[in-house]
Amino acid sequence: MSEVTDFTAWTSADAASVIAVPRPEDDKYSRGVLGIRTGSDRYPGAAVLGVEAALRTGVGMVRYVGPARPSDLVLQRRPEAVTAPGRVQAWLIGSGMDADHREDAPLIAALDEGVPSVLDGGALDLVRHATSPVVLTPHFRELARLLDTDPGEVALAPASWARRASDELGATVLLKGTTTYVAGPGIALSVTGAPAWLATAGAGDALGGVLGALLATRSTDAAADEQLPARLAATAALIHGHAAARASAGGPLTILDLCAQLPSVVADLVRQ
Ligand SMILES: NC(=O)C1=CN([C@@H]2O[C@H](COP(=O)(O)OP(=O)(O)OC[C@H]3O[C@@H](n4cnc5c(N)ncnc54)[C@H](OP(=O)(O)O)[C@@H]3O)[C@@H](O)[C@H]2O)[C@@H](O)CC1
Ligand SMILES: Nc1ncnc2c1ncn2[C@@H]1O[C@H](COP(=O)(O)OP(=O)(O)O)[C@@H](O)[C@H]1O
Repeated sequence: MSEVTDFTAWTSADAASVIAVPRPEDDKYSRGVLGIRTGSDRYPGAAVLGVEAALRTGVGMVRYVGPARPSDLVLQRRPEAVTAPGRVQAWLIGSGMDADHREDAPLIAALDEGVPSVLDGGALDLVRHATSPVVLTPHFRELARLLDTDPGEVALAPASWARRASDELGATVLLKGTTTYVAGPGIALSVTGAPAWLATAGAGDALGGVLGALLATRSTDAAADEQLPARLAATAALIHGHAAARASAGGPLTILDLCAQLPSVVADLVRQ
């Protein structure tokens, strides 16, 4: 496939314009609750990283729903997370999910709750069950699997494949890489500038948390404006890349160090 070039570069000013800033009259529920169904006995760390990233991006509450091992680890790291069931304004599903031991019914029920969702890792194939806006966050191998094509083809023309995936699946697609491409209905955005040091395990799990928090805090708007999920997805990639640059300072980074930079990146953006 030949590569398309009509993706618009997403800027810091663009990002600042879509971040929800809490108002004096807000409480935790009016800010938005993010439900997170991620992690597994095989990949418990993905759950910890997604929760950490969401809380540090800013959200009214995180409800984490998952197996005992990742739940315990999430609570050890973040007692702020709530593991009791309840209402949410957006879902993050699939990072670190073990597809061989996945229980589909509760995931499909979550996708039918009428709130926007992020699908990542082991839940990307559930896109067809979504009844509300959904953002997929694959890397090139995952997108190739989802579309049943060769990963090399996706790597050669990522923008075109992001566009095609969005059109075919009826979803907003954020394709991760050195440039991140976001394609949604009538909208195509690109985000560059993250350091290559970001190519390290767990980076995508944190991106899911950042995006989940942004979606939960703009949930009603995202349901009403079909292009807002793409703008929020590009904003998540931009925040994530800036936090990576700060954590890296020209050298290696760990994902918890990236997460520690998220609050100051968000603060600097909304101060603009
Ligand atoms: N901390 C956590 O909990 C983390 C959890 N994570 C979670 O893990 C899940 C799976 O995510 P993923 O990106 O690994 O998925 P995927 O595209 O299927 O990759 C498999 C491909 O990679 C290749 N491959 C493997 N080893 C290779 C090697 N040494 N050198 C070269 N190639 C190698 C392998 O090729 P093969 O070995 O079969 O030839 C195969 O093609 C997902 O749910 C994610 O969220 C991650 O985010 C990490 C942090
Ligand atoms: N060479 C690179 N330069 C900049 N960013 C990168 C590079 N490679 C990967 N990334 C970013 O790192 C993250 C990797 O996510 P992912 O592939 O899902 O990793 P993991 O599954 O280990 O969490 C994405 O946000 C991607 O855009």
